[in-house]
Amino acid sequence: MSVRLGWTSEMAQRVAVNDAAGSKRTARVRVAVRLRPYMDKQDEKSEGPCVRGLGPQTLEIVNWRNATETLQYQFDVFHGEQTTQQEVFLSSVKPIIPHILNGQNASVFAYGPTGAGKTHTMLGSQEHPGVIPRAVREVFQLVRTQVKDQDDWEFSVGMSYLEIYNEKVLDLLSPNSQDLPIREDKDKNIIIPGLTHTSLSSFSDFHTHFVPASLNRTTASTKLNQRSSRSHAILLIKVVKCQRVPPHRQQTGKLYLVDLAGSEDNRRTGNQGIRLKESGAINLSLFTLSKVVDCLNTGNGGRVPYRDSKLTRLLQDSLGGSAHSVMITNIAPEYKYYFDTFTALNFAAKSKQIINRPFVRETVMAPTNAAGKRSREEQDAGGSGEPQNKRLKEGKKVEQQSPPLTHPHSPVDSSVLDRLMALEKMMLGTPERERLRLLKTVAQSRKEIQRLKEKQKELEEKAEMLNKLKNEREETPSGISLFNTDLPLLQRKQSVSARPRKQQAIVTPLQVSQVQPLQDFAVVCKPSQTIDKKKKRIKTEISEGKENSGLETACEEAANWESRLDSSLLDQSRKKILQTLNSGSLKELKSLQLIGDKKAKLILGWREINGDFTQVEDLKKIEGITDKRFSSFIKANILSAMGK
Ligand SMILES: Nc1ncnc2c1ncn2[C@@H]1O[C@H](COP(=O)(O)OP(=O)(O)OP(=O)(O)O)[C@@H](O)[C@H]1O
Repeated sequence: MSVRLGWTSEMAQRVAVNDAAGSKRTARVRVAVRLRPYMDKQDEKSEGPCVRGLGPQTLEIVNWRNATETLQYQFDVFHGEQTTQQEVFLSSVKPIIPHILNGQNASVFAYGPTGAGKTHTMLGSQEHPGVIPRAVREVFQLVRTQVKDQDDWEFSVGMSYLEIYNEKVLDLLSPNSQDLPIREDKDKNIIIPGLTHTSLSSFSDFHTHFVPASLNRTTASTKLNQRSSRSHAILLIKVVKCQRVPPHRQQTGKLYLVDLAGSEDNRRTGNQGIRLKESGAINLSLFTLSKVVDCLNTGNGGRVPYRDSKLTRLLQDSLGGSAHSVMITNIAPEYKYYFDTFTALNFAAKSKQIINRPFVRETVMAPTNAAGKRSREEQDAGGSGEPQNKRLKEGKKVEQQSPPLTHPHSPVDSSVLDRLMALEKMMLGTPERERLRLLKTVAQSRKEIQRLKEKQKELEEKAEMLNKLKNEREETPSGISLFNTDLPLLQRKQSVSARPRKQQAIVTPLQVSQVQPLQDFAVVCKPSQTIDKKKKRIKTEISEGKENSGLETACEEAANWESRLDSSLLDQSRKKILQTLNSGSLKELKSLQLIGDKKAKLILGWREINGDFTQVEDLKKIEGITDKRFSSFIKANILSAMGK
């Protein structure tokens, strides 16, 4: 068992583990090619196809350099014109679905020229449903079977749906959202802070959310396709599986279903204006995709240009990552598509050499905290906090109830509801006596804070008087010379010409307390004598030329501030912060001290990928939160929480 990421606390231990086969297990990207039928029978009659199947895995295409020759290709599967949607699903997609119920990732993406049948393959129609509806139905079927067979596991299923349009990431479940950022956490997980994640209780629930969201996708008519997708669409289905009994394992598997926009030759699409701009973005991202594949194939350890486009950044896990991937390359038989088909086949041929390294994403928790953790992670996975087993067993009832409860585009409502229910449960679960004891502690803490505030005010007044006296003394020439005798020349100059700065150095501890009054709960707990002594010491050190020691002392002091607070009060404040980090909405996260919109979104994204923060220190795992920032954050928030 090799540990991929992990952190510990007294309460819980979380690790992601490889499966029994370990990290050496590899899975090649499987490539299927699907040839669509002629759209116009006249074309078929007049010119015949430029490409045709030779067997279940092979096909040939006319060699453009010499029309009397053909070029042959071999793939994992070749689906001819007559292949049904069901057959494509059964042979190319169904085999990889079970992986996501075992904590692994899987992805299916349709690639190919515009008008070659990608959307038909992935989405299909009411009469001929494609890969997406079939795969999601299969997920629910597998969950149902596992629920029956494995009584000690609970399941949650959820979805997110986005499109990349003109290099912008847009949330299809929340159509008014702006371009969403793509981030990578410390463990190299790609996250999209702010992306909607909707819980699903059944296939019909999925349908309710997916259909209107699909209509939000950007499509337009071009010369080659009346309803051409102008964006890449990515649907994510996440399954979280939690063990009810020790060791409370939890596995998270994700299925990415991707319908790429088609590669376009604008001499033939007739694109102009906005269509041309869209086409530029589409072709550029597909070009980057091709560069990524080339780079993975050379395998020389060089930088893979995932970051060069949003598409490749999001497909990072599918190509050269940890997913079981299937690429369905769609091609068309008509001669007018010849060069696009030829390019697509070459891309498909090189993609089948890509090796991925799937592993099981599993966390193991100490039993003490497991129940709480599980419910949160179910919510992350799009669950309502209620075990999927229960919901699935009562499937019909829930299916009828779900739509009125949650509007397709307002998943926030359900998560707020979940949080309220969890809170209520927590309150109900707390015994009466314990609740009274907590209330009493809070009342006492408030009193203590009030007392400290008064003391702080008193001390500030004293310090101000002290400063006044000192300033008066320094006004005299002898005062200046006495004070500066041992300073180096530069410092001496500064202290004479820029007096405020010198004063600032002397009174650093107090300045700190003036800027952030609440922090003085820590500072002013000391008897006033100690402060006076400290001031003297800093003053002496400065006069000895140790320019930084005063600051260092102040820093040490800042670092020790926690030790001066009442430990139970401190504990409570930390718990409160942790609770906000784990269950706060964007707005609530932004209400934390030193957390702006960007950081709040990063926290949401981190939660989305990793589940709960086990301890507040986990915040340091988020991009941009350094040790220093974290200590400012914790200080400001603890003191603010105590002040409330
Ligand atoms: N296997 C198939 N059987 C029947 N009709 C098909 C098949 N594949 C595609 N079509 C039809 O061909 C047309 C173009 O297909 P589709 O829109 O899926 O292409 P696309 O590759 O997604 O194009 P774009 O990249 O422009 O979005 C549609 O009318 C679709 O119904």
